Formats: sequence, structure tokens, C-alpha cells
Amino acid sequence: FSPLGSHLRLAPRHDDSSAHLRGPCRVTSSRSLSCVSPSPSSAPSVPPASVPTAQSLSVPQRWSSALSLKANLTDATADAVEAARSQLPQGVTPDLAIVHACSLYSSKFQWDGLVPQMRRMLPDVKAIIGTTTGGNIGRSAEREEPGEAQEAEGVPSVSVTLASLPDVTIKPFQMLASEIPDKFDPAEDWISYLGVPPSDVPLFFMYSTPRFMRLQGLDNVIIGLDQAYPESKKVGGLASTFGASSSPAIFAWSAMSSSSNFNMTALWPENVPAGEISLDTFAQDGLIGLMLVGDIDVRTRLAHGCRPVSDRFRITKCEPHKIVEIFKDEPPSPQKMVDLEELSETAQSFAALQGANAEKRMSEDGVGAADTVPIDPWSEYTRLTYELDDTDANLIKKATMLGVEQVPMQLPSPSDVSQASSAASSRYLVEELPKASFREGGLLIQQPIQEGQTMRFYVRDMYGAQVDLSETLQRLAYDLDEDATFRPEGLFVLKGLDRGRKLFGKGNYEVEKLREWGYDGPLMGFFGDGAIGPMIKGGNTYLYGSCSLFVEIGPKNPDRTRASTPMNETTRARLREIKRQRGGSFMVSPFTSKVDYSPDNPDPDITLPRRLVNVARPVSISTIEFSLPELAPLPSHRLEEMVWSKEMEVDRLRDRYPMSNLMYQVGEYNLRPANRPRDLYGSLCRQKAERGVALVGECMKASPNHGILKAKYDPKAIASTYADGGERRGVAAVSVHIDNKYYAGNFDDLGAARRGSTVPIIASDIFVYAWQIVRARLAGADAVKLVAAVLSDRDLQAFLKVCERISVQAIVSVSSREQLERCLRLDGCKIVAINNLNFWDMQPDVHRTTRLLTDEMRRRLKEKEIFVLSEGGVDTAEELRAVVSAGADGVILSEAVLRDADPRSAIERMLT
Ligand SMILES: O=C(O)c1ccccc1NCC(=O)[C@H](O)[C@H](O)COP(=O)(O)O
Repeated sequence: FSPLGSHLRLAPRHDDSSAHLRGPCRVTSSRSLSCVSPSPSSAPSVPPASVPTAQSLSVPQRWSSALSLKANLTDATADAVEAARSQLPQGVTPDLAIVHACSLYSSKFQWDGLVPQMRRMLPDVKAIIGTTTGGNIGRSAEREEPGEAQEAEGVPSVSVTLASLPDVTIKPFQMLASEIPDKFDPAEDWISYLGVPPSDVPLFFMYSTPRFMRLQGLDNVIIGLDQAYPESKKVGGLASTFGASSSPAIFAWSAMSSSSNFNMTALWPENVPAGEISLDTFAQDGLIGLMLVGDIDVRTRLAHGCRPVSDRFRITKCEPHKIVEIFKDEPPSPQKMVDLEELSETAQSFAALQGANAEKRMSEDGVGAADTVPIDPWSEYTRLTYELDDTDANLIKKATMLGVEQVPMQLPSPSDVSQASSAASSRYLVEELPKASFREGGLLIQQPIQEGQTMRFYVRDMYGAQVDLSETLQRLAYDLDEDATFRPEGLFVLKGLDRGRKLFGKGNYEVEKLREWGYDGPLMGFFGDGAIGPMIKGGNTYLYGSCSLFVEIGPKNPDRTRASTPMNETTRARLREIKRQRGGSFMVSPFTSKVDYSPDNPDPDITLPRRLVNVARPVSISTIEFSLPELAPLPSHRLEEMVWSKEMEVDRLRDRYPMSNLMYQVGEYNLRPANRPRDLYGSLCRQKAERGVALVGECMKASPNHGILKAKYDPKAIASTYADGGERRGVAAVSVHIDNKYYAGNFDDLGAARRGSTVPIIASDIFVYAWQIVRARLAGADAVKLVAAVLSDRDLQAFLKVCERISVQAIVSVSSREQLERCLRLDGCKIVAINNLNFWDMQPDVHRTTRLLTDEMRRRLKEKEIFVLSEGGVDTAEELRAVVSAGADGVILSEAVLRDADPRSAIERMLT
């Protein structure tokens, strides 16, 4: 039995029985509005939303929501309604009810009774709107106080949201794909169809069925409404189900008076009592929505799920569902956009235009011939799997995603062509390719294509999604805390079915992150087949697949009395502290570092991708995706900046000194007695045994925080001063910074330092290629310091093997608990350095060492005989004592010692 399996039946409205006799009508479908369709000039034909007065502004807008996991639909609905109602103050009656019911409930009887039950329990409510879902998001159904936020996945659940909306008029509507205006019809047709003038700036809140989308209805609505109501925001979601045993459906009911033009149409009129117009059972087709006019607004933001990993390719030869030949394409430059616009006046179609433009570019700019040699998609895919770093290569093998830009087929009119030339309006339909898609003679895909369209490959990964989520929620927290112009009273989370456990590997990930970022207000949402909303503020509306759309909702008027405080005070205080520490802002730029930062986690696990990022900001999706303008990537923090610069530097050098030559030379080098490797581990252990703590001196001409430290830089003299007095009084090793850009060093400094002392010399750099390790050894390094945050497990392990092979020891520098755990898993990691610097601003926090060295961690490190150093900000005797008593075996001395006129006395002072 499928409770949602019944087919949509279209029946005449009981108050306009002629309606069903008319054929599909684009402009004035009487099914969606009243029998009298207003003409554009006559709109508005509805009572305007009341203008808030001082008295009405003292009545807050209120949202309440509750999620029940009770095992049968009727009980769960009752539970959720009662809990949500009890959270509203006495005497406040809700105007609107929103129901999200998981499709896992299987009693048809109970589904049929859902809306009537709601109406009985909420006799004063003016409209009910709802959808079946594959899972729900909300706070557990507690009485009076909202409960714990949770994501109910794979279990039956109902979420009920109630809203009391003073100074807001609710205008429900319902649409069928066959009856609505077309997206290319004049805006007036849409205005006439809906009967609300754009000057009312209605907020559109919509639930669509996937079928309505497949029939192009949603596309029409989204584009049509954007044209007709450019100032209005449009948000919503696509109905879904858990599993495929039932069909997604929407349902609604409205008790607007029959004199109103905005009555909900009846899809099931035989159930509707006379005088009431209602859609009170389920429809698998169509779209239902509310136009909310008056004191109401939303702020939306989007967290994505997958990211492009390949260049763009123009499809040069294809069949309707088969890509035969592609060539590398370039995103249009501003100059080319002008070209496009000029051409558009005479072009017959966008596809022809694109082809012309591509040819034009090839001939005018001489875009590399090699780049424009047509290739087959399989060759490009194979090349990509070799070229991607390990992580992305694995991801693309696991799930190959292909996106095809939709612009050519959807925007055939000349005016749209110029719009299409802006990357912001370009849209990719991304689909997962089954293994058998690559066939002899082409790549089979589901979506129809035509020559001239652009495609690219994507991967879907947890890290990309985590980063995006983290950044999205930072912005949400920032606005909750700072933006006095819009203060929400509730939050909808509309997310793709493939998020949740499937994406993040554990349940409740997103609501937990929301909590960490301090959102404390009413929370509602569901796992849907897609979400509708703008991608950027003021931008076009789109439909998204595997994203989470966060829709904050509240009064437009900032003077309205507040009902809730959506951010708790503890978080607010914590955010203020973070902002203070970061010089007034806690925003990080939205690019590619793999960081799961939250105010609860001062030691975030940063893992950077090795490759230089040369693609656009990742934007998402498994079903439908829209690209952002191609922004030039900016590093998220100092470490990322360093890594990118290092990638470029080393890439050039590697060509000049090939690895094979270096490996040959290192064999010879190691044979010479003068070059015999000095044993860092032994030196550290000996000093720790004799003095209770081992010290490593830092040798650098400049540092990222302090600029030039030594105008006359002599690494030989510095190493000699540090080591003077031997292992007992001096340092156990010297760390030489060889990075040029940030530390003004070079490989030669290693040899100089080695000549100035007998202690082991550590090469400090951002090691991203094994090439650098071999080169450092040839310059005199006995050890290298590898930064765990920039290396994958696989790279780290490989680098340790390279070190072993050429007789170099390694220190692995870590800055989070997760990275310490990684070290414990590595084969051959004998020395770790806890780096106390935070990578955003390189400021030290020596407490990181104490935080990370828990009793348990100390025990496990000792068990594996791993020597622990603490690095960064250990400037005083007290700080030294603190990190040693936390469990550090040694310390890499800070720049303060290096700068001291007498570094030896500085060391003695620290040891007292
Ligand atoms: O060790 C690391 O993980 C690391 C990675 C990237 C940059 C610096 C790192 N460690 C700190 C150091 O190497 C120096 O101690 C530090 O940059 C000294 O500079 P400053 O604090 O500016 O004097």
C-alpha cells in the first residue's frame, strides 16, 4: 500500500464548475485563482496587507515548531501540534501551520486524516501547507520550551510549525504545470495569473512535487516569478519520500473567505464543505505556495555539496543523450561578454551563438591549439583520474559527477543571451554517471544535450560540504549577532536527501553545527528532493540538489517587538571573544581549506589540499547545480597562502633539478663522512634525559609575524651560538627556515648552519613535494619538519618513507587532536611538534599544547616512544614550565631568543 500512491485527479472547483472544461490555460487559469482573474491593471484585487501601526508593532511575530517521532502519524501529529502550540504564549493563535511528514508512515487512513486532524486541533488557523518528506529537522516535541534540535533520518517523524503573523496577509496558491504561464511570457501574465502586484513584494513560500519539476513547471515558475516579481524573494522545497516505495506529495488547506480572490483551489472538491475552498489531501503533481504580503522577510544562505574538479569543456559533437567529442573551453572574459552581447542581436539561437563565439575566440585569441583539439570524454576522464590528487581521484572514481551548463537550451531569446554571458546566471545540471556511461563512441548521460553546451566533472565530498557549511554558519552567526536590519524569529533548513548521514558520516551534523554557531531559535525543515531560493542576495532564484538552504524568517520591520532571541548569550559572548582575538571579525574567506572550525573548537583540524586551487569556488549538487561567478580564489588563512606560494615555487624548481638527478646525487652525498646524518631523535632524547627538557633553536632571517629579525643574517654564527656549550648547555638541534617568501631563507642556509655547529640541523619549510626533502638533504639537512595540516595521510606516510630512504629524520608538526591521532597511526613517526600558532593570523596560544596533551594522549604517545616538542609562543620560563608539565619533552624556542642580544643567556633564563 502506498498512501501517497494515488494519482492526481483534477476536478472542477465546486464554485466554478466550468473551469475544468477549459483547456490548459497559460494566463488565467481559474484553477489556481478565483473564477475572476484580475487583469494586470486591476491588480491588486486583494486587500492590501495592513500597514503596521505603533500598536500592531508591539505584537511580535512568533514561530514555534516541534518534531515528534511517535510511531503512528496521528499520534505524532497530535504530539507535534500540541508541543508547538504550547510554545506560543497563551492567547496567541497561529495564522499558519506547516507540516512536514515523513513518508515512512504507512496508514492510508491516517494520511487521509492528517489535514482534518490539524484543522480540528487548530481551528483558528488560516492556512495549512505541507509536504511528505524523506526525513525531518526540528526540535523535539517538548511542552512549553523547545527541545533538542535533531535531524530525524530513516525514522517516521512529523514536524509541525506554527506562525502567528501580525500585519501579514497570507495568500495561498496552487499551480499545475499545464496551466501556468510560460517562463517567456510577459511578466504581466504572471502578475495577472497571481493577482498580486509586484509592488506588494510578496514573499513566495512554495512546495513543489518532483513531477512538477520534471514537467518543466518549476522552471517556468522560478523564471517567471523572478521576472514578474524581481523584488520578491522566492523560497521553498521539493517534496520527497524516504525510499522509493511511495510517491512524494504536497498538501494544503486554506479557509480564506470565498469573497477573496486568493482562495486555495480545490483539487479534491468532493471532500470540501460548501463555502470553503480547499486542497485537503495529497497531490503528486503541482506546486502549492503562499504569498506572504506585509511585515515579513527572509534571509537565505546556501551550503553546497560538491565541487568541480575539471576544466570546462565545450561539447562539440553529441547526440541528444551522448557526448561524443569535447574541447577545452575558457570562461568568457569581460571582453568576450561584450562580444556575446553584440552577436546576440543577430544570432538565431544561443547554441549557434556559443559556437560562433568559441570559433571567434579560437581565431582571435589563439587559445592554445592543444587545448582546443577535440578529445573524447573518456580520455579526459582518464587523464583527470591521473592528474587529481589522491583524495579527489578516489572521489571521482567512487562517484563520477558530470555537470552540463543549462544556459543554451533554456535561454533562447536574445535578451536572455546577454544575461547568459554572465557566469552568475550560468547553471549546471549535475548528474551522477553510472559506471557504464562511458561507451565506445561517447559518454551516455540522462539529460538532453546539444552541441555548444559546456560540461565539467565534479566530485562530491564531505570536506567540501563541511567547509561550506562551516562558512555558511559563520555568516549566519555573524548576521544574527550584528545585523540589526533583519532579525529572524525562525529558521527553515531545506536540505537535499543526500545530505545528513550519507554525506557527513553521522547524524545531526548540521544541527549540531548550528548549535555550535549559537542558533537557538525555532527550527524547522526537511530532507527534500531539492530546495528553492536565491544563490546570492538579490540574485536569481534557483533550484538546488544536494545543498542545505538556510532560510531565516522574521518581520521586515526592525521596530517590531521581538519574540525570541535566536542566538544564545553564551555563544554571543564566545563570538565576541573570537572577533576580538581576530581583530574585529571572525569571518574567513570562503575558499577551499578543509577546516571544520567552530567556536567550540579552538584547535581546528585543518587539512589543506596539496594542489594549487585553480578552479572556481566549489558549488554543488547532485541533481541540479548552478555555478557562481568565477572568483579568483583567495587563501582562507596564512597557512593556505603559504602552501599556494610554495606549490608554485617548488613546481618551477622541480623542472630545473629533476628528482632522478637528486636521488642519484643523494646516494653519493650520504657516503661522504662529513655529511654523515646527525641523529636528531638521539640528540633530543639525550638532552631531555640530562636536563629534563630538550631545546631546539630557531634560525631565520625573518618571520611572518615579525618581519625582518636579523638584518645581517648569518646562519652559521647563529647555529654556533645556540650550540655553544654542547648538548648540555646549548640546544639539542637547530631548526633553519629555508622558505624564502616568509622567512627570507634558502637551501644554502642549511649548509651554513651545519658548518657552524655539531648538532642536527632541521630544515623548516612547507614540504609539499618529496623533491624538497631530497633537495634539503643535499643542502645539509639532517631532519625535516613536515606540516600535517598540508599533507594527506598518504603523502605523510610516503614522505616518511622518503626520509628513511635518504637518512633524514622527520618532525611532524600538528595543530589539532585529529592530527596527533594521525601521527599515532603513521609508520615511522618518532617526533611530533605541537604548533601553537593559529593559522588565521599566526598568533600563538601555548595552551594548545596543554589542551592536546591529555593524560590519555600522553600515554599513547609514550607507548609509541614519540618525542613531543611544543612550538610557537614559548617565550618565558613560566611558559616553558607549563608546556613541560603538560607533557612536552622539548620546545622549539621562539624568535624572542633569536632576537636577544645574548641568546645563550636568554636560554639560561628560560631554564631557571
Ligand atoms: O610548524 C608548523 O606547523 C608551521 C606551519 C606554518 C607556519 C609556521 C609553522 N610553525 C611555526 C614556525 O615555524 C615558527 O616558529 C614561526 O613561524 C616563527 O614565526 P613568528 O611567530 O612570526 O616569530
